Amino acid sequence: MTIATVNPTSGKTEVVLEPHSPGEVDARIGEAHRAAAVLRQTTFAQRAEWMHRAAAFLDEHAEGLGELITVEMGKPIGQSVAEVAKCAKAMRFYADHAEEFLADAPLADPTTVGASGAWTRYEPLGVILAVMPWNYPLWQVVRFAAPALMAGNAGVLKHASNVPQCAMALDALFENAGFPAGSFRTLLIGGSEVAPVIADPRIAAVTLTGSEPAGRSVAALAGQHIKKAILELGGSDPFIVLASADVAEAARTAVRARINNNGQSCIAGKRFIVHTDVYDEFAREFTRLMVGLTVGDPLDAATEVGPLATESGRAELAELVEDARAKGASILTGGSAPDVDGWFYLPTVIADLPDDARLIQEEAFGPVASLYRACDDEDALRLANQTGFGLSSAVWTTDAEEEARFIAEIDAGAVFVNGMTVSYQELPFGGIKRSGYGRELAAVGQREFCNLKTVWKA
Ligand SMILES: O=CCCC(=O)O
Repeated sequence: MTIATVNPTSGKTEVVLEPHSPGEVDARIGEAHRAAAVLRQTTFAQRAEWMHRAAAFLDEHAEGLGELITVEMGKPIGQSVAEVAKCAKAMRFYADHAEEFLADAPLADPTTVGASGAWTRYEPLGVILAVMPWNYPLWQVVRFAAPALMAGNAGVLKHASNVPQCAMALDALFENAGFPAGSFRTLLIGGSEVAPVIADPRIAAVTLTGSEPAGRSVAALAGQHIKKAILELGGSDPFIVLASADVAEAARTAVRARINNNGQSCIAGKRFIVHTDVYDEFAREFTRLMVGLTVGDPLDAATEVGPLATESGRAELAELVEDARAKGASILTGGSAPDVDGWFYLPTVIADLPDDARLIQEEAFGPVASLYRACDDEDALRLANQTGFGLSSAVWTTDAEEEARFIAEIDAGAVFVNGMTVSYQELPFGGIKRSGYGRELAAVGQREFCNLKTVWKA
């Protein structure tokens, strides 16, 4: 497995990094293990000072780091710079709230358990392994690392092999901000070398954001070694537009929900399920807006859709579209790769999907939207819940009863009403069904990698 920056805009290899040898991997885990022992003795205030310093570094270098993200994976530059800012914000959030999130909680009346005092406390687990994807090369890592380090854990990262420079920037970030050496270490290794890292007794737990096959394999290995795992896997989120919705606003938001990050987000709206009364209006407006998008060089601030991150990702996306086309679906716009260098794919809208189209069940990781006509609300719910995924969802309605029904009956880790799904540091993030288990972000995300210790005192 080559660990390299291959610019998706040109297809050219820009930087190749030497993978870490087994000896280097061992030494890096050792450093993290020693750092974890030091970190657990530090105070929240000390860790908060370092975390604030790391956040300040990100703010100061947002432009340069944003450019690095864009060069490595093709995200439009404005979104890349915003990703860096989002990381800094989350780091400050955990710096300021970790002590409160992890505070001791006393039992109001300890005599009920025959004690003079009883309480719970959150303690760090040790070294947490993070296996992370390329789509948000800094954010996916920081949303694990900021709460983990603030809880007193150390982290080791196996990042996607196509974003190695981002991975090494993260390796330096926390230590340069003052955290003990080794508090956060990147391992430049291929996917096949993850198993021994999970098995290593110095690793306490693992978190993975990535594909379903990767999730299965990491969860199985973690289970074998009785280590906790958090999985954030794929999604094929429904974006539901009901008859009472503001259709024009829904269509504008739907486009953003679909093409954000060049369509490569687990929480992107991917399946657009529209009540028959407003279907034609929505389909017309949505398609018009998708046709009008500016596709091009992601370093150009005017670009709205850049290339896909990898050639193989584009090939997989094209296969899904060809499958639908061959089975009789209507391609309302797009449906091909433009004849230019790089791994571009045109913003695409597909309707009239037959039941056996792969797009109905599989995740389209790119700017490809599928439209579904729902004959009524019941049908919209059926379509929304028909995939094996359950990450997030969006529903557009101005009717209070409809709103309550969809919030209750959509099978997903989140429901956004009259908006698109966005991850916020203040809100738990994660899925059900084949989208994984456990939660990231908010207080609950930080507690996932703590030992909730019960104390009972006679
Ligand atoms: O790809 C999934 C995560 C996207 C996000 O946190 O915005």
